[in-house]
Amino acid sequence: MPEMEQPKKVADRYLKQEVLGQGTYGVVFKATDTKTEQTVAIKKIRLGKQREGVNITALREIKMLKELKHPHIILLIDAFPHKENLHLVFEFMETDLEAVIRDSNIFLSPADIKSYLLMTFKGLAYCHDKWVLHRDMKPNNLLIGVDGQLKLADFGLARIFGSPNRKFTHQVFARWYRAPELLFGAKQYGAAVDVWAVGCIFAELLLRRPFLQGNSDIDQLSKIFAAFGTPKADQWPDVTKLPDYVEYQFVPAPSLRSLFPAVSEDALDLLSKMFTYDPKARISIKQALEHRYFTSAPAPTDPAKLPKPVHKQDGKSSYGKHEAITVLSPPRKLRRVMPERGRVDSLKAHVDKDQQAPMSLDFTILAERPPNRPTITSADRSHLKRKLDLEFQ
Ligand SMILES: Nc1ncnc2c1ncn2[C@@H]1O[C@H](COP(=O)(O)OP(=O)(O)OP(=O)(O)O)[C@@H](O)[C@H]1O
Repeated sequence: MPEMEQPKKVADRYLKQEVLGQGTYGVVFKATDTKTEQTVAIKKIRLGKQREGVNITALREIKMLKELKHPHIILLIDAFPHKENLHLVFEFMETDLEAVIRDSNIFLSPADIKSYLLMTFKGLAYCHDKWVLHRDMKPNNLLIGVDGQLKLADFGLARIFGSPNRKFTHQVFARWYRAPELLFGAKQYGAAVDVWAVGCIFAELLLRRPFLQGNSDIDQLSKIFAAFGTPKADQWPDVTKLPDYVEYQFVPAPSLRSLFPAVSEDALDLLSKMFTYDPKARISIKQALEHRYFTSAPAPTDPAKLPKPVHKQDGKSSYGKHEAITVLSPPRKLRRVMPERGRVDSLKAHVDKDQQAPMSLDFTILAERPPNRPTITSADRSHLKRKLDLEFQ
């Protein structure tokens, strides 16, 4: 009989299990933390030989991510280099909101939708309060635990490791959640970009399909204007100053009610405030949390009682099986795109640029006000260097 293969232990601590999937930066696998017996998800990010890519800026960002502690933010438990990869250890989550939305066996009541939104808003409000933007809010970045708790994931990776090239397929779908000021090339943007994205997620929960599905940036703006009307000068006075501004043919706004015929007045009012064109006039996430939508009936469902796909795969596999159903999220595989091997140099370049966050970042710091970044002490610096030197010899 062949000897049983011993499970692989990473960094003398994590027992590797199956691969969960592959994202923009590398593979994610399930593991057991032998120190705590906790199940974790480890994101393995390929650095190649370019360990200098993880510079002090990256260390500062990783440190900041570790300090984001909130019931609705995915916890970064550990970060360490191993072989030619950086490993980020997160708490393990059972499913994500995209799988919920896509599962045609799940009925989402107004109270369920309110519950998912409330958790999303709370997590985002915490980050905005710390002057941290998410910048890539989309349903598959909202992970859901066995207890039904929703947590925001995928902070910071693009900022630390470089932004994925926009030719990558998965970016096409990120576009659907992109605020109009970003599509017009705004370099200075704020928390309002996340509010727009969450508005799109709200709409997607109601419609059970992505709301504004542009197939290019220009088409995305056309879809937005078809839904809300071409912005008039008094609605968004500064739009003409944006770098990529082009004039669009005037289309009047259809009534928001015609787009969301079945929703409550409160939900409609909140949606209209989240889809305000002028980012300065758009509702903030804090104001949104205080909106009467969250206090009026129905009360949000207790997260433990929220409907979830039995297995994560169930939600995903429903795609394509029911062709008559207008669930238009892409098949998972389309979004599993890896950065090319030779891209490490450009990744490093992005890291070095620090504040100049390119368009497709997952996360960034608010441009208007410097955040309270964690101080990197010389002890941190030498600790990292020691770790990297050991691991990359
Ligand atoms: N903390 C986690 N717990 C459980 N599964 C996870 C966790 N983080 C990621 N996954 C799963 O691992 C796979 C890859 O995730 P990853 O975040 O790298 O990419 P993605 O979100 O699918 O795509 P993108 O890189 O475009 O955001 C997905 O199936 C995702 O649901």
